[in-house]
Amino acid sequence: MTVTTDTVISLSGAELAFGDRILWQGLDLELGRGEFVAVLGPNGSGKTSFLRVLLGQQRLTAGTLLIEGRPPRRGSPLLGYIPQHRAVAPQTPLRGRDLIRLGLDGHRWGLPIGNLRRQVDELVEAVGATAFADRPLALLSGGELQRLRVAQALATDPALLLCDEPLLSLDLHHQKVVAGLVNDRRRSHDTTVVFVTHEINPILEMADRVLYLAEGRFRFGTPAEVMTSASLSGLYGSPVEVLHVNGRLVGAPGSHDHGGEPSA
Ligand SMILES: Nc1ncnc2c1ncn2[C@@H]1O[C@H](COP(=O)(O)OP(=O)(O)OP(=O)(O)O)[C@@H](O)[C@H]1O
Repeated sequence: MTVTTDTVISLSGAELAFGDRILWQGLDLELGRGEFVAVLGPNGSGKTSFLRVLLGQQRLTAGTLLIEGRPPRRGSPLLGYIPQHRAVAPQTPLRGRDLIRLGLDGHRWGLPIGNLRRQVDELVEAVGATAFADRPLALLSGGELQRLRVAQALATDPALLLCDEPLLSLDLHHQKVVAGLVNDRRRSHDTTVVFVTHEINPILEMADRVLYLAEGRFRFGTPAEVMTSASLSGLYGSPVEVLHVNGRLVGAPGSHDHGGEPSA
């Protein structure tokens, strides 16, 4: 019997430390189906490590994590992962379509070849990649590649989509396109999204909650609760001024227009 609940991620008393260095501790967090969570914080605060914990690649040093009621498992088809954009080596023989097929092959071997082709076509269409899916990966732009990486991450129809700074080095237009694809999927399939980013503005409207990591501490709540001068000054232990200007955040570390991280 399959028991389904509305809780997709459940963290209780979670701590991650490397040696003496505690990245975060006492983290209690429940994320429901279809929730979109932005994970923010300065370099080295533990954002990628947080994703690695969810991916089952890094063990908590204290506390518990359950994903859909079970301990995390590497390679679980429940999880889709979108990495940071990085260029592809010029001699890479793969085409766009092959990248998506890799996302399907690993989990659904035995799928008849006709079905596989149809599923790849559907995914290509879903991310608007029809025009370039047959080109070699090395000839694609950063924005085109990221669309294909979104499709690859969606191939197993995951309940949880983990995004590790997928907008990095994309122009504003492609940031919107890629963030929009993730958000559309969340809306259409009730997919839970954990979205690591340095820049909250492109996803400010999408985020239900923010997990902000800094100085071995964290803040977790709605953007309106977390992205305030009082909340972030408390987190950093020094004054931070956050302004809301035309629907954008200005001044906060974690918004594009900030003037640098405050010194602790
Ligand atoms: N396996 C490990 N062993 C020891 N230290 C580690 C390990 N993995 C990560 N760290 C350290 O933990 C800290 C957090 O790393 P992490 O990559 O999670 O940060 P981040 O917030 O994603 O940073 P960035 O914004 O620069 O990508 C860093 O100081 C890193 O060097």
